[in-house]
Amino acid sequence: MTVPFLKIEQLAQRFPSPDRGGEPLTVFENVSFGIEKGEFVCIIGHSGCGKSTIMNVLAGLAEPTEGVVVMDGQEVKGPSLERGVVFQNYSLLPWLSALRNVTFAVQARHPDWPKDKVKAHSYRFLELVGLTGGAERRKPSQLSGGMRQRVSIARAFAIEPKLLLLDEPFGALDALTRGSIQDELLRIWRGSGLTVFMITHDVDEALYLADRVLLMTNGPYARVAESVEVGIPRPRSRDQIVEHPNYYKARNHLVHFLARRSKELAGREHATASGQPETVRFADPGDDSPGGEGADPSQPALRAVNQ
Ligand SMILES: Nc1ncnc2c1ncn2[C@@H]1O[C@H](COP(=O)(O)OP(=O)(O)OP(=O)(O)O)[C@@H](O)[C@H]1O
Repeated sequence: MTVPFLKIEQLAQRFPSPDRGGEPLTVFENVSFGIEKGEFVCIIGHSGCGKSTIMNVLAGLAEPTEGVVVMDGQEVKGPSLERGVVFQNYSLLPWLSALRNVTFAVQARHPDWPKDKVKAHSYRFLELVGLTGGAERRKPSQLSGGMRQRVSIARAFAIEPKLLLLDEPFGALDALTRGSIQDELLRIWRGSGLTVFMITHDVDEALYLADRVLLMTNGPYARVAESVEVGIPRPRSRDQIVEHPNYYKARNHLVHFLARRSKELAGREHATASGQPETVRFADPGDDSPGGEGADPSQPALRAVNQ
């Protein structure tokens, strides 16, 4: 079995909890999964199950109570410019222009680059997210939420990390802006070979963007219970994706998980020893095998328990 690019093994996070009589709060436990190089993976779960905490651990911004994260053969032990992070609240430096916010990061990544090269490189990434023509000279307070998020995305891509971590990056944006930035993100990602891990609460966003969707049970003692393969070819278009036979199967599966199974599967007693999520995939259209398109529609998904 090959080792994935990003390997998360038996992660647990416990926090001191004074109001529980000294007993720590176990946010999640037994979290294990892998992500292949170039994959786009979304994670979904109810509020408080620990998605941001997992992302902070992957970023090297937080230390887990138990478990390890290995990226490209090296244990993650602190922040690194090999991992780009985009938060919902943009996290831009307010006193710098959009362009300087990007050049600042690029300079840190490539201290030996001359200024002109840093500037041209940064400008190129702002161009890719459609933020030039004067907007690049404005400070964050002079930009709309969508424009600020474009700067954050340009900055994260401009450092050319190996792993891009996105924590609900479009949560604060209106639907139209969200749609156009999602498309820009996909366009840049497609040509980059970058591995992406993204938190979202939006099932349709996950299905549009991801190769795989990880589903978390409710906390405490949350875990990643399922890994759902979206199985819809790329490039995807918003109009056509809903016509793909897998779309509603996958959508119904995710919605049902969030509505029911995230609660039913919660708690330590359902955990497996390996902590690996169950793989769920949808059969190709025309496939008559169990779960296939021509098979019983009450059995929408093929499941395989990971070892
Ligand atoms: N430093 C900390 N100390 C104590 N508890 C914490 C700390 N950080 C997070 N928590 C708790 O851990 C739990 C998980 O938080 P986290 O933000 O990771 O959840 P989430 O799934 O990302 O939630 P949301 O979807 O609402 O953003 C919450 O109960 C939170 O209060």
